[in-house]
Amino acid sequence: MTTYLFYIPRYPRRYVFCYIIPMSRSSPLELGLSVKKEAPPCTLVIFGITGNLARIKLVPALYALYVKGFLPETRIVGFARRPWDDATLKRTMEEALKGQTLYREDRAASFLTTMTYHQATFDDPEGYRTLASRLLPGGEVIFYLATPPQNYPEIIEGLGEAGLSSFEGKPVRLVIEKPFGRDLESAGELNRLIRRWFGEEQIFRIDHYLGKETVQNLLSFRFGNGIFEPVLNNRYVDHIQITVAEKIGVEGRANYYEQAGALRDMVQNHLLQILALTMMEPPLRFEAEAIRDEKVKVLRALAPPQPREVVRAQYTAGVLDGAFVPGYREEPGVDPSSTTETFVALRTEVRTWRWTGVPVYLRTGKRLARKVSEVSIHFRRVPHTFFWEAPLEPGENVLVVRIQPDEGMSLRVNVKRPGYRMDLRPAWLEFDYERSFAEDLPEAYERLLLDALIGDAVLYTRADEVEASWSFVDEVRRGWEEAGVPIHEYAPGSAGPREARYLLSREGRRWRIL
Ligand SMILES: NC(=O)C1=CN([C@@H]2O[C@H](COP(=O)(O)OP(=O)(O)OC[C@H]3O[C@@H](n4cnc5c(N)ncnc54)[C@H](OP(=O)(O)O)[C@@H]3O)[C@@H](O)[C@H]2O)C=CC1
Ligand SMILES: O=C1O[C@H](COP(=O)(O)O)[C@@H](O)[C@H](O)[C@H]1O
Repeated sequence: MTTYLFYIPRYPRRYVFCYIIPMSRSSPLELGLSVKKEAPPCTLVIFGITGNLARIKLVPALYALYVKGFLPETRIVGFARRPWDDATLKRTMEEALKGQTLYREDRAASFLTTMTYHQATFDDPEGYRTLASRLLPGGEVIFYLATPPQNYPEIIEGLGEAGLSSFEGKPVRLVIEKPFGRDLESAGELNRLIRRWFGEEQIFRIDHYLGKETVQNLLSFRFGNGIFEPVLNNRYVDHIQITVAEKIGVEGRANYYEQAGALRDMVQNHLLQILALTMMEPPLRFEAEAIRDEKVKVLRALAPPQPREVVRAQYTAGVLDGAFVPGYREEPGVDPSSTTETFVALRTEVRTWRWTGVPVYLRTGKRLARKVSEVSIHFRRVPHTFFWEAPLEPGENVLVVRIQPDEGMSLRVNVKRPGYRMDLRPAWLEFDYERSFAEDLPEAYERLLLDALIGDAVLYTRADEVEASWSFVDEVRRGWEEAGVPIHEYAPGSAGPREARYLLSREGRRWRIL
């Protein structure tokens, strides 16, 4: 694909726009198929088909793949315990598809012919024996565990004991949803149980952030351009910020969230994966093992923060977008004296030759001012300035990777302000997906499911990565428990508690505005 650049100075004022315009526009189908081998026929068994995740994410993503022509000959078997039949399953899923932009009655009807329902409980060996007769002969088999995590062990045992770790002599694949454990010990236990029946190459641990186009772009921009990599190190980078902020609250998931909190729910997986992709060394090849080898080195090099470098907080009741919202402790199912954090900010460092000395600040929380996920790399200022006429010192250069929304990248540079003085002002070089590409960004689950179907594990996490992340998270928790790190409060619609501001301001830095 040929690309060219042009820019429109002074539109809007103070901004320099720099669009990347694809000269030839391929259809999503051509683009995808040119880089992927076609998936073989397969049976996809979704454990927990009647659940929320299957309805709101998995089935719509499979439907999108189907409409775009990516779904191979697939039989989808839904496994759950409620007394549904095929017709109930199809009716329910049809309702779930009606909100999709790609929905069309005829296409949906044709897609739904691929689905059947298998009623059994996860602890019933008979359920697994009868499942075997539903698998498409001669095809691949994928088991997707979209169930509460407490069910994983019995499903893994059930499959193993029924001889379903392989089918017709070929290893099956097992896709496992998050959370993968709740600490290092439980994650290790789960990995050991899995290894009794399955090889690591059969396991696809989901972190849906890796399915986001813009998270994958972290690799493309770093290793597909010559100009950034030489400056991404402790000689040129002052610090890095990673933010995943949400506007929503706990949304009826109190049962799970009370046991998790923001550190386990978001930092252990999404934020640490983003950090690893931002800071890893170039892999030997673009393939799963090589990339995971580099990610795990970063995760193992993470320095646990001191207790004073961690801020935890809960949202209070208040007004958000003109409507009253309850505080976390008043949410249905939450213990009124709960100390589970809905916000966490911390400072860490990756202790490697490249990155030692560069603080990395992470923050995530619910009920914040805006939904935004981004990485910002803040470069050191110029060592000496001779712009003596300028009222302001040249500001720092910042490279922002916008994961969502407004997906794209921005680079803050200092430019001369028009006039007779040598006056510097910041301006932004912008790239944004919407203006630059005709293609829509696929949903994360579309890409992840497609990769599971073709057996590509690049965007899935390996056992040692998950364990390294838990090891860091456990250290953070141990630190805050031993030191009695308090739980602060923040108002809905804010940027979090003021203590999070101090985390940076006492080092002369500031968070990017939410
Ligand atoms: N929901 C979401 O947005 C997200 C969910 N996840 C993860 O996905 C997984 C599933 O979440 P979610 O869909 O919300 O969960 P739900 O509680 O909505 O669904 C649970 C499913 O498991 C089935 N099930 C539970 N126990 C048994 C049993 N003993 N025998 C047979 N079937 C059983 C239920 O069947 P039945 O209805 O018949 O009882 C239902 O289909 C979790 O690990 C969650 O952390 C991850 C990211 C986002
Ligand atoms: O895994 C999770 O992610 C969502 C946020 O995902 P996003 O794609 O909307 O950014 C979060 O709301 C949820 O608590 C967590 O379990």
